[in-house]
Amino acid sequence: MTGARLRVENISVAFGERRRLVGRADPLRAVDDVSFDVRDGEILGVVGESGSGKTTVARCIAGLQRYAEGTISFDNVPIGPVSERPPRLLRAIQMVFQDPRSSLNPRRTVAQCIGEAWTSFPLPGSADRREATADLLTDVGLEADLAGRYPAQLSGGQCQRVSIARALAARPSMLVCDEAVSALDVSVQAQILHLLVDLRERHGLCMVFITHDLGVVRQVADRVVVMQRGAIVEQGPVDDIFAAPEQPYTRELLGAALDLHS
Ligand SMILES: Nc1ncnc2c1ncn2[C@@H]1O[C@H](COP(=O)(O)OP(=O)(O)OP(=O)(O)O)[C@@H](O)[C@H]1O
Repeated sequence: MTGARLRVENISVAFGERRRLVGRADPLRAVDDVSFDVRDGEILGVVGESGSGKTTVARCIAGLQRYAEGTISFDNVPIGPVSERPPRLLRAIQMVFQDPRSSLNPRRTVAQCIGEAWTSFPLPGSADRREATADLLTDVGLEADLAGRYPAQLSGGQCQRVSIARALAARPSMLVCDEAVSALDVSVQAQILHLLVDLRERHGLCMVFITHDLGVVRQVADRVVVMQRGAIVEQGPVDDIFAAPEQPYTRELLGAALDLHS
């Protein structure tokens, strides 16, 4: 058994604390005592209906959301918000977002979008940026001559490949993918999922894969965490959860997914 790279321990996030202080409403516990590990080279799926807290967990891992309680550690080092992370850990965890078009700056070329990463995490001194960009584009299955195009001149799938290349430019150890294929057509979804699995093999990346789509989890994840109303209701190997879900909520989610695909 390989060791845990990411360890999420008992984290909780509440929104609306300030309102509660002035006596207007109870805070909403968007994430409630959530714990899980991501092991070396593993893809962990996080599923649940809308509002179950998946994105909030992803943002905590990426350092974009503060958590009031608990600990998140990477390679045994506790990690807090981005502003407090050492560069090594900032680089190690990169996020891929849902909407590739809005996550790329429309006024920048593909090469410039990818090169943004090197402002924070410079390439080794001898490396040539143009060559590194071409290598990254090839790595994500794009032609190197797309480097001069703007996002509006690319398809949704190509934009998501560029977002993935931008994440890889930081030379990460982990990708946090938040609904990374939800905005794409089904056939393009399959290609991007295939790419992510392939990148895991080639670069030894581990991933947290957030999605509301159980079919997607089944295609990519090794293990799955099922969330409902901010809490984990069930977690385990994908094959076990799909074959014999223990919790009624998981059975409901699986039933809904089957209805949708039948
Ligand atoms: N910045 C915020 N301020 C207040 N409430 C928030 C904030 N962000 C999220 N929430 C609330 O926290 C809960 C969890 O939201 P979150 O986006 O993490 O869920 P989700 O499972 O990712 O949902 P979806 O699939 O719809 O994105 C929701 O009730 C949401 O309205």
